[in-house]
Amino acid sequence: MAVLEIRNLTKRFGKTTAVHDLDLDINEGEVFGFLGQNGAGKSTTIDMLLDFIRPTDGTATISGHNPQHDPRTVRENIGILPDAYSLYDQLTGREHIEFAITMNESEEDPDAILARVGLATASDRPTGSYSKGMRQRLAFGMALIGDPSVLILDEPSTGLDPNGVEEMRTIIREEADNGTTVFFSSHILDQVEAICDRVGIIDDGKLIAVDTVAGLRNTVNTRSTLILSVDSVPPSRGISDLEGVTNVEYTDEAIEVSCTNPEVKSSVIARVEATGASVTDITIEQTSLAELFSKITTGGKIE
Ligand SMILES: Nc1ncnc2c1ncn2[C@@H]1O[C@H](COP(=O)(O)OP(=O)(O)OP(=O)(O)O)[C@@H](O)[C@H]1O
Repeated sequence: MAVLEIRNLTKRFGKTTAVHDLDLDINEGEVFGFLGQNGAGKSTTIDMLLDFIRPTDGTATISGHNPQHDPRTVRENIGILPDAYSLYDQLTGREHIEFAITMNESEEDPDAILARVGLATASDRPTGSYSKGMRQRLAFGMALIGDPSVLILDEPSTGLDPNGVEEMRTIIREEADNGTTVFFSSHILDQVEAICDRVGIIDDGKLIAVDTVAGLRNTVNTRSTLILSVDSVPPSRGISDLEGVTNVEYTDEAIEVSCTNPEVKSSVIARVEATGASVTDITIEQTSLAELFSKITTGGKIE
């Protein structure tokens, strides 16, 4: 079921069309990554979902509620980690969490939330002494309060160290597994790839691709490299003749095959094994999401 329904959403600022005719459905329990270059229209889209700004045209509904007509219900249903937020430097982490619990009329245990976001030992320190990553953890903890059905996270891993990124990823996955829909924007493409069920790419206000990362790889003409470790390197047996194979290189213990067609890999393995060699290990190096993103936003567009 679509929890987030965006229809013909458009925002113009004078002559600038920041978001153009956006259509998107995001399902219950889905983790959706919203990608785009600087100025592509990500924040404008998020601001319209939150009713921080009004669309010029079109609608966005969250769990069937239009934020323009029913802002209170929408706010009760969503947890937000905005791009820019302020903390009260004099108040402790625990006091922030307690305040958010009161505002949400929730019964949650502040210590459990602080522990979940890795702030148990810093909970009684004023947030003025927090590092950037600690502030981000606290803001994320506040977004989780009230068991929101939708989490909207703007660049959630900003300021986090690798452990923090991993912990946040685990929490996002746990929330999604419990049915929460997660919509987040990011520039850190490898992290998006590791966590998202689907990604959408916005370019110059237009949504130019929506798919799984694997789906994008199949749609865009991308390369992958198949590295076969073998017990004995066979003489070339027609591997380079296979359609979709662009290059074959032999080392003492391995064969590296560059493929443009993902389906050719099984044929390559079959041909190697037909020579009597045994394949002892297989590694596939895929085009990263960063490369896909660059390819899609610089001309290799998906029709
Ligand atoms: N209040 C505004 N008035 C005029 N133009 C605006 C306003 N807000 C955004 N824009 C323009 O709309 C376009 C989209 O901006 P937006 O902030 O949505 O991009 P973004 O994808 O979030 O970028 P970034 O990654 O840099 O945060 C840009 O051309 C921007 O200059």
